[in-house]
Amino acid sequence: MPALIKALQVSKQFEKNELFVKNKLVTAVNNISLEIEKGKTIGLIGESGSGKSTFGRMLCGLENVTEGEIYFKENSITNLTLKKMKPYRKNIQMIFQSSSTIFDTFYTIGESLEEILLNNETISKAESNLRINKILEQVGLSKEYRNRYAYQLSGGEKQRVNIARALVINPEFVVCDEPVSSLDFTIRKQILNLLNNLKNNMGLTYLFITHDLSTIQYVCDSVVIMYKGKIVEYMDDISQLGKIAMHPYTSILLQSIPTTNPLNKKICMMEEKQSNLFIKKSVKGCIFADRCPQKEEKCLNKEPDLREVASGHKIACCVY
Ligand SMILES: Nc1ncnc2c1ncn2[C@@H]1O[C@H](COP(=O)(O)OP(=O)(O)OP(=O)(O)O)[C@@H](O)[C@H]1O
Repeated sequence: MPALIKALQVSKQFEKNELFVKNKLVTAVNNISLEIEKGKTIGLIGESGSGKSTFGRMLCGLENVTEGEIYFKENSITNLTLKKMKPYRKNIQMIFQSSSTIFDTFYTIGESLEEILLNNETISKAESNLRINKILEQVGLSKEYRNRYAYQLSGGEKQRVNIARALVINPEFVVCDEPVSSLDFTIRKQILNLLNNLKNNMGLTYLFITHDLSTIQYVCDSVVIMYKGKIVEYMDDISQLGKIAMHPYTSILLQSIPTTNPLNKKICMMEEKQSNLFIKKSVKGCIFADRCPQKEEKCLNKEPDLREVASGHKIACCVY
């Protein structure tokens, strides 16, 4: 099946001006290729600063790429102007992490949703009303919420409206950027279930960005592990995640899933301490070498390619 959305050798560099250093280049995303099939959810995992949001924004056309190409249904959407991106905008949406800052305080929820609908579709007021009521119902809010302002909503309700904003125009592909990280633990599962139900009912395709491996098992079919702007591991099937993950960085992420057993936590800390004993900065070698507990001499000399080690399983590591 052809990919719904495809990134081909995509990179992004930002210019950063720091004290005494002008125009310093920061590589946020480094030569990433990824295809997402229609109806699939790919989880994109990595620690803070690994380039997840930048990659998600580039797929949505909200950030220009420095190198590479992005295709939606085999049409290049790389670095399109706002005008040329408009026909695709309806099909490519993003749900952001924090729902509190993106609401216009002077608009009711109904007015905000109506504005998005009318900006993207040519429909009558009556049809717009029906669509707004329907999407509110789908995200578990009654139509009375149309008349409320954002400040009158709880965090979980705001995130539901945030999801409604992205989905009211029936997109095909949605980037969910840490959609539950700002919510209480009890509400997280509700929102993850909601995203799953909406995916099944509306035939959506998601890129699900998170730094928390424990959430992806609820929503994702496949998983990509990112480190310093690169993909270090890809697994097509995450049902065996704990058993088949091979990259040392993925292992550390798996161990960092919160545990109720304090003894397990201790193991993680010891491993990190041991790895620090032989830290040696690598310039041309593996990007993870300076933190890797399993590194060998060869890891410092050669940058590993992302290669297939089993069907649907890719890893960038010199040791395996
Ligand atoms: N507009 C920008 N200008 C300069 N640097 C940026 C910009 N946006 C991101 N960066 C840098 O790019 C790198 C990747 O950032 P990004 O937000 O994509 O990471 P992330 O993995 O999504 O992190 P988090 O989980 O904290 O959101 C970071 O070093 C960040 O400082």
